[in-house]
Amino acid sequence: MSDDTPVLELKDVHVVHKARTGKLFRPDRVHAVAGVDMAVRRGETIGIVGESGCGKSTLAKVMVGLQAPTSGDVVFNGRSVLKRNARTRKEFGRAISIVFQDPSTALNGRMLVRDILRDPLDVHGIGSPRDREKRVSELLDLVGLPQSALDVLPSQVSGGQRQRVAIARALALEPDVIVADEPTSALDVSVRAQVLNLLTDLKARLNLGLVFISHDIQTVRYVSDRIAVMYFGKVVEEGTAEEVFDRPTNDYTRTLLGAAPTLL
Ligand SMILES: Nc1ncnc2c1ncn2[C@@H]1O[C@H](COP(=O)(O)OP(=O)(O)OP(=O)(O)O)[C@@H](O)[C@H]1O
Repeated sequence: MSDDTPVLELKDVHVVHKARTGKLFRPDRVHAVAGVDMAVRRGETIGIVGESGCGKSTLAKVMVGLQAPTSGDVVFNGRSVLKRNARTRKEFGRAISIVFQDPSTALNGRMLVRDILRDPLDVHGIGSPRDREKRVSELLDLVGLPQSALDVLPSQVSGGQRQRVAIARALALEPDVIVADEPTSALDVSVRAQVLNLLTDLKARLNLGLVFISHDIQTVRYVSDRIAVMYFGKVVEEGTAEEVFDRPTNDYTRTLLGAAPTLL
């Protein structure tokens, strides 16, 4: 069951990027996120779906503090993190973590899995060296990897196992919320369901808030309690998975539903 008090809230968040190319007839600014309100609660998966370029990754980065909004607010446990002091910033950094699409680029390929998992504990000065070793080994158990994976490089395990390492790293600091940005899109189709099941299982076991981002509405339906549909930087529809699938109110949602094959 989800706790009704949001851990993380976005309030009228806008992000305007300077356009990457300055070609003639192209706007010099991109309104990637255009006034999004969203609440993330523990024990609940909120799925964010929309086609490429609608602003999902920019929103994910705002949620974890990697992108400052142009305007609006990000509220963590009732306090704005934009007007934050060093202590709130540190708490926020520990409490909200991210899993990226491609673990091959997200993980340092020259570090052993053991060091990848210990790094966040070292950076935040958590526990004694012995506590950290113990925690690293617990993290492997949590994501269903054998202890023998400690002494290998990310490149020496399969793509699915690499994503498990990335998930373990995201769990290292006992976060309240995990933001997973297209976490299965770079994986072989045969292991996607396993990684989705792992995330859903961890959400329930650890009472996490899970933000699950995908362009694929069927995958989003598979994992989400609530769904937000994004279109050109705005949330055009939000509701429980049943509401969005059985009684969509927005034309764009209907188009997405009509066009969606099952892609697990
Ligand atoms: N750092 C940036 N600088 C300039 N423009 C950006 C930047 N990041 C994203 N954009 C633009 O903002 C818009 C939203 O991009 P974003 O990556 O957030 O969308 P998305 O839905 O995650 O798409 P995708 O799945 O393709 O990554 C796009 O037009 C993109 O080109």
